[in-house]
Amino acid sequence: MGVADAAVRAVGVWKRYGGGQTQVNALADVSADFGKGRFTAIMGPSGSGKSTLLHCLAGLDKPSDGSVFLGDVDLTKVPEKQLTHLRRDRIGFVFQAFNLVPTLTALENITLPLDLAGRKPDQDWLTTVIDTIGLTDRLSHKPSELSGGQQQRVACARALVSRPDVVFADEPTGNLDSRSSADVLDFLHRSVRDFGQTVVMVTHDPSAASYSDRVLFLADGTLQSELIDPTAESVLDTMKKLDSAPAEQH
Ligand SMILES: Nc1ncnc2c1ncn2[C@@H]1O[C@H](COP(=O)(O)OP(=O)(O)OP(=O)(O)O)[C@@H](O)[C@H]1O
Repeated sequence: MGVADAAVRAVGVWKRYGGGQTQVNALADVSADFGKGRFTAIMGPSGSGKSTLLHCLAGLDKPSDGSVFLGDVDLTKVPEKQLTHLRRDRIGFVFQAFNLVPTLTALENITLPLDLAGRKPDQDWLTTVIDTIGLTDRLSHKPSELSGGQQQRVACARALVSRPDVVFADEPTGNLDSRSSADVLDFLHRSVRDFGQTVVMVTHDPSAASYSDRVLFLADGTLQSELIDPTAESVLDTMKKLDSAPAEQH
């Protein structure tokens, strides 16, 4: 993949916690490209470094070593204030816990990032996003009046409203039942397929990963393998093989 095709790129990323005998390599020399207009899932056992990688890619955490490029900007070299602006303008987030503002309506939550940036929504795009999440009749409701799945669809719409370069989703279906999970994943999938958005998602769930174009598997902070055009079965198979492989030392 050429540089121009990567929305985000990790180059030799290390993340170390602690020191001496107790040092943990949460990430050990991870390099990966995340293509524009692609839906990538990151999987791996608990503690394998998935969230750490996502946070480093999103500029929420700084690698101990290595670089993360958003387009051609090295996030590890950008001052904190500029990074805050980059995150606000070019990156969208979806968290497991929805993180909506309880006092605002669904619509106000969706447009909040633009309001904070002092930008007006592109009305056509806003309508498209709202139509796609299928909550047109719930826009004046507060989060407490919405189901978990509806709240997460609002959170997805909020992540997409500024047409970010990339949306990062950390276990977006972790708190949802299978029906609501399917709605949210379908929405993320359509945002990639129909609107050319770029999504990077951490998940534990093989059927969630099957909505992606590519799955990267982490173990002990290193990339172990990848699957293109995954199915729930092929993801499960790969996970079983990784489980039975001897752990790598580093
Ligand atoms: N702030 C921290 N201080 C020390 N160690 C940390 C810190 N954050 C993460 N770690 C360690 O780094 C490793 C990777 O953690 P990370 O949360 O990225 O894993 P994960 O794959 O997302 O796990 P899970 O699926 O359980 O959320 C783990 O060994 C963890 O204990």
